[in-house]
Amino acid sequence: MTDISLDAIAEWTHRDWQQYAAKLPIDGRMLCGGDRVDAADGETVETINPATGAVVGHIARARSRDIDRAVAAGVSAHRAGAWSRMAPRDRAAVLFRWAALIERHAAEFCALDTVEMGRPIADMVHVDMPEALKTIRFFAESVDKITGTTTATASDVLHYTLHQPLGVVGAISPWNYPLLMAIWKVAPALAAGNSVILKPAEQAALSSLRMGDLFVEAGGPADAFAVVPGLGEEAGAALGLHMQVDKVTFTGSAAVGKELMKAAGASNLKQVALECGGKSPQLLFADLPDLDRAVDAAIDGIFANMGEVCNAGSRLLVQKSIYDKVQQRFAERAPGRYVPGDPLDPNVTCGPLVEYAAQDRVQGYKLCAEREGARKLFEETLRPELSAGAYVAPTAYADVRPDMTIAQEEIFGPVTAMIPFADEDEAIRIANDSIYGLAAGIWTSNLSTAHRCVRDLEAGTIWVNTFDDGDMTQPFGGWKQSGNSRDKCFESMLEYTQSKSAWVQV
Ligand SMILES: NC(=O)C1=CN([C@@H]2O[C@H](COP(=O)(O)OP(=O)(O)OC[C@H]3O[C@@H](n4cnc5c(N)ncnc54)[C@H](O)[C@@H]3O)[C@@H](O)[C@H]2O)C=CC1
Ligand code: BAL
Repeated sequence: MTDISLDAIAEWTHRDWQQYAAKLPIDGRMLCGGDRVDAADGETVETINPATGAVVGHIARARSRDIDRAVAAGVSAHRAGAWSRMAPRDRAAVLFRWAALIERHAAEFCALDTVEMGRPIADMVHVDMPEALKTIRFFAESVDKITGTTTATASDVLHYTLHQPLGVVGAISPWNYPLLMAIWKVAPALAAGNSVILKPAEQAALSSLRMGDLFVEAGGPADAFAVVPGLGEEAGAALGLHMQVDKVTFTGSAAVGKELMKAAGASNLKQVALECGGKSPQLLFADLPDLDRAVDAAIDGIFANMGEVCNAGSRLLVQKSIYDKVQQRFAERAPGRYVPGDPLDPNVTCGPLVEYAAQDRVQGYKLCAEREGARKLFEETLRPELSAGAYVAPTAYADVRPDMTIAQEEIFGPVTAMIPFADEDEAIRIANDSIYGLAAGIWTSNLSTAHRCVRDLEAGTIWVNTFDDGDMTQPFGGWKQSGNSRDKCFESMLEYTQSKSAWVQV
């Protein structure tokens, strides 16, 4: 069913979504050369709805032979130039048509991500879809803004630089915002004129496959964009090791990021762009301007999307003089805000985790927190009728020490760690005591405190008196083991180009 506007689906009820999801067409074959095809050996991987345990469908289990095929097509597309040398305005026109087609299929994209990974449908409708469309349109508008330079050099020389596409880009995307995270990688890489091979996460690949179909329908050259699903250690690793892939761009765990850097060294020294998660602190100073707003941001910052967010505010650092008040306000304001339920219900803000293994892992962290002496401040009610799903009750721990496991490791679930601090120096020390450095939030009325924290916090994004806000102009990416590149923003598109210097004797 197409041509249902985003405004129309914003009005759909739980029953509407259930009926729609029950009839969703599922095609898990890979997209290569503009056609849907089986993996070379015909094998598939089951995908499961984590809210119910039901099988959603089967996706192709691509391996290195399939990756070879997609890369060969991408290389010939690049050399033939149908995409890489297309006039920028014409490339932009394809991208705009692509966005329009995705918008016409909004219901399908929203439902696919919700049934595959449990993201609440309301978040798909109000956040991921609009953001995905904005991303494609932003990079479509940026295509003809890439400029080279001429330099002031000798009078008998013309020296200029060009930004040209890299060639073939392998994009390896995660499951936590399946459509949106894939588009953050694919849209700038395509806009810059590269051929792209997308390897979506095996838990939630269906929206990526549909996005690929629509690129071809929009007039994109068939060989310029392939979507090759499969397991990370097979299809993903094959992309990382491929001799003709010029860059791998990845969002996921730091452990896999390290594997991809090793693979680049063991193969062709391809560029490796990494966005690898974090352990982001929110710092609540005693002079914060609005306690309720800060506490709500603390709650949303960890419980939205079930905490399966790379920049989740998973450490809550609170100045000692307001520590009791913040705990009390958190315990008053959190109940009812993220009550687990069927993610197809537009009133539900908290779905299941992506899979049962994640549920076990996050429950393990909760046990570990209690074993290490943290105090449970809040735990949301988990209704027994949800026991078939991979649900975890949103939980907050207080009296967490900075060296405790839940203060150090990325939990990727709805679990927060409240840590007291005495003064600004101690807050900065605790905040920076992490292998990660993706983002941080500061809550204060003091301009000097804010600017000093912005200066001293080791993170790629710092929010002041807000959290997890931004737009397409904002670079998104991390310091330390959170990564080495930036998504969104005009500059991220330049990361998918290489410069060439032309020195012309006149
Ligand atoms: N930065 C973020 O937004 C994300 C962070 N994570 C973190 O990673 C943890 C584990 O989640 P996973 O799904 O296992 O993440 P992961 O890093 O294994 O998976 C992310 C992507 O990498 C692929 N992949 C896995 N192994 C690979 C390999 N050897 N070579 C190439 N590609 C490979 C996967 O198929 C998927 O497409 C989470 O608990 C969370 O801490 C996971 C997903 C997103
Ligand atoms: N907050 C969007 C980026 C991510 O979670 O991967």
